[in-house]
Amino acid sequence: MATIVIAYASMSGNTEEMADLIKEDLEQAGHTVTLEEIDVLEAHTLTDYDGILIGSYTWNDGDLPYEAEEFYEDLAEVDLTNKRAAVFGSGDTAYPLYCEAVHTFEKQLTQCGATIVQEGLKIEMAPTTDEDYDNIASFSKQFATFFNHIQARS
Ligand SMILES: Cc1cc2nc3c(=O)[nH]c(=O)nc-3n(C[C@H](O)[C@H](O)[C@H](O)COP(=O)(O)O)c2cc1C
Repeated sequence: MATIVIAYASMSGNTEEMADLIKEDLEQAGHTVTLEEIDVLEAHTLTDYDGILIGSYTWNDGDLPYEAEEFYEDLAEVDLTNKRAAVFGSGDTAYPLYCEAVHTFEKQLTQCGATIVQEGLKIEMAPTTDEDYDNIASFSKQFATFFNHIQARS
């Protein structure tokens, strides 16, 4: 069993809905999941977990949400070498920089030494279609399976 933290920013609830579904899937796969809003989580505590998931919507033409900025800046000082991570988020394809926060966090996590183990998950607004739910389930399953594999080898 791995310990996994999900830190998320969500103003109107779409990213939160993704985070809740991912948490449920990971728990069903046998992992222990801590779900926290990004503005209450201290960035340095990410080192306490085996796996790191960050969820964020995108704001203001490609920017991080205001409530994620302090966490993002503090993250620069955290050594996440040997940590596995992935990022998800909700956005709107009407904007040229669709779900840019996903890429912004992926770059920051990589600079901290973490390994991005899978492609970021982007959902248009709230998850509504079968495809959205399938994509969320696949994202969770891939992340969970990765940790099962590590445990099976150790
Ligand atoms: C002022 C404003 C700016 C936005 N800018 C972007 C953007 O640059 N890229 C994007 O993909 N979505 C953008 N969005 C859309 C939000 O990311 C989208 O509504 C998302 O579902 C909100 O997630 P939440 O419900 O978790 O807060 C913007 C929305 C607003 C209102």
